[in-house]
Amino acid sequence: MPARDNANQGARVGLTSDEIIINGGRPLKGRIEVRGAKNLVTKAMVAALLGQTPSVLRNVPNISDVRVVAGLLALHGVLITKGENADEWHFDPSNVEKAHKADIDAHAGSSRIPILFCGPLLHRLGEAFIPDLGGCRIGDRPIDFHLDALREFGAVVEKLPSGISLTAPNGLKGANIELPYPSVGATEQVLLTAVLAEGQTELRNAAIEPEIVDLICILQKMGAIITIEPNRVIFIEGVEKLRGYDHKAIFDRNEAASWAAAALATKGDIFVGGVRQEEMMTFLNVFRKVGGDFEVHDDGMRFWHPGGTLQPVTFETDVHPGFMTDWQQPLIVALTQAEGVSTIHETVYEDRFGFTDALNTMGANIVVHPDGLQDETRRVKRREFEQAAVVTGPTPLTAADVVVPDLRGGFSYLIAALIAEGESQVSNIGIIARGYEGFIDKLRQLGADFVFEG
Ligand SMILES: CC(=O)N[C@H]1[C@@H](OP(=O)(O)OP(=O)(O)OC[C@H]2O[C@@H](n3ccc(=O)[nH]c3=O)[C@H](O)[C@@H]2O)O[C@H](CO)[C@@H](O)[C@@H]1O
Ligand SMILES: C=C(OP(=O)(O)O)C(=O)O
Repeated sequence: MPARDNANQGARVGLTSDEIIINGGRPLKGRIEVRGAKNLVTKAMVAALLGQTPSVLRNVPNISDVRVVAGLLALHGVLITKGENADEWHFDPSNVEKAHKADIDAHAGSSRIPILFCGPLLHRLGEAFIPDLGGCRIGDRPIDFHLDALREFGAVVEKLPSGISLTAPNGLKGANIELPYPSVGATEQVLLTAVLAEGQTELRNAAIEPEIVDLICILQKMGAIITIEPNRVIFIEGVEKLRGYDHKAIFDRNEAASWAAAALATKGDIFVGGVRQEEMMTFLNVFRKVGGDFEVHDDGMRFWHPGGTLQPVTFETDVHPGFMTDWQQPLIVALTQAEGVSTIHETVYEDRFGFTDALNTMGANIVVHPDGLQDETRRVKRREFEQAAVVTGPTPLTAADVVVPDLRGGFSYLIAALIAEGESQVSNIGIIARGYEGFIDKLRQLGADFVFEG
């Protein structure tokens, strides 16, 4: 972490579009909107490849992961146009076969979504090439569950230095699959492959995140037959063909939780339009225990700091309906201001507390236990590679120059800078644009004091 250059303090010129200077101390107040979830929209875009007719997706956020997937779809011959509103996108896949080239030069860019092209491309073209994946570096992020499931469907997988090549010499057939862990991506992989596979597929130990249920709604609109059964079982009866869909994407609950945490940490009051209570329930319980307040409205939710002291909490990240791993980073900044010791067990990824180093340089007291901690009270089964972060507060934060390491860690740095005394320079903010639509404009709308010259 480079030390803050005192000679530059107060400097307000010469920033690149990847940097912002934030002068902390102002509560965030006002109204902003969240749009469709990054974790659904990008998958819905891939699903359009399965239809024989065009699809329409509404509530599409202007984020870079959407642009990366749009670029890949275009490379595969999907014609993408915008509707009357900027957040309405049309996908016409009728040219995919004609556009097909075996040596397509596809790059994953920042996104992990290309792995989900496997099933749709195998169905459509009989072969697929998947480039190396992007996404946040928060652990190993293997794709073994994806590849094992594809093999069960009959795909032949070859790993190449530049990516993965797949063929399906005998077509794809329904399969009985049990995931070793309820992986979101692997569940989506199975769904996007099984809907057009010949015969029935039973998927056990499936992920059931709200974005997955929304993807299932999309596939059902397209003509798929999918049943969500108790105990993480999803049953898919393959059909011969699918049509396009017309769908409004579910809101981004990760973005919503981030702004709620920002309201709490900055002692602010933010109305987040487009949010629904149901998908936020687990977050709301923890938010309330820490001392945050909220109101549920028909068109969104209001989150605020009601005054008084914040309370420490202990929680574990988990698959849905547990506490989402993407929610912990912004909330940890608020926990640096709580009176006492909070413990966060990260059980989803191997390495998701790296962002706390920079918070410590700003004055936080966060100790990371790389092999986790014993805790008799916990409800989530201990995993092989989990870690724990112990946050002792309250600690005033002071400004620092910080470099965004990943999407959620990056948003937590914005919040830290918003409550720190002095001017912090946050660099590499392009990563935040992967998942937070117009966050600079939203900060402006909420009254933050900052300089951005991009
Ligand atoms: C684009 C998208 O939707 N990203 C989300 C998705 O990521 P993503 O779909 O990549 O996350 P997974 O649910 O697959 O990963 C969960 C765990 O399973 C492991 N695993 C996964 C696949 C595999 O083949 N082998 C394997 O071991 C991962 O390393 C990780 O430890 O779900 C995560 C968990 O809710 C979220 O944090 C991400 O925001
Ligand atoms: C980890 C995340 O995303 P991705 O899977 O796209 O890297 C995230 O949204 O926090």
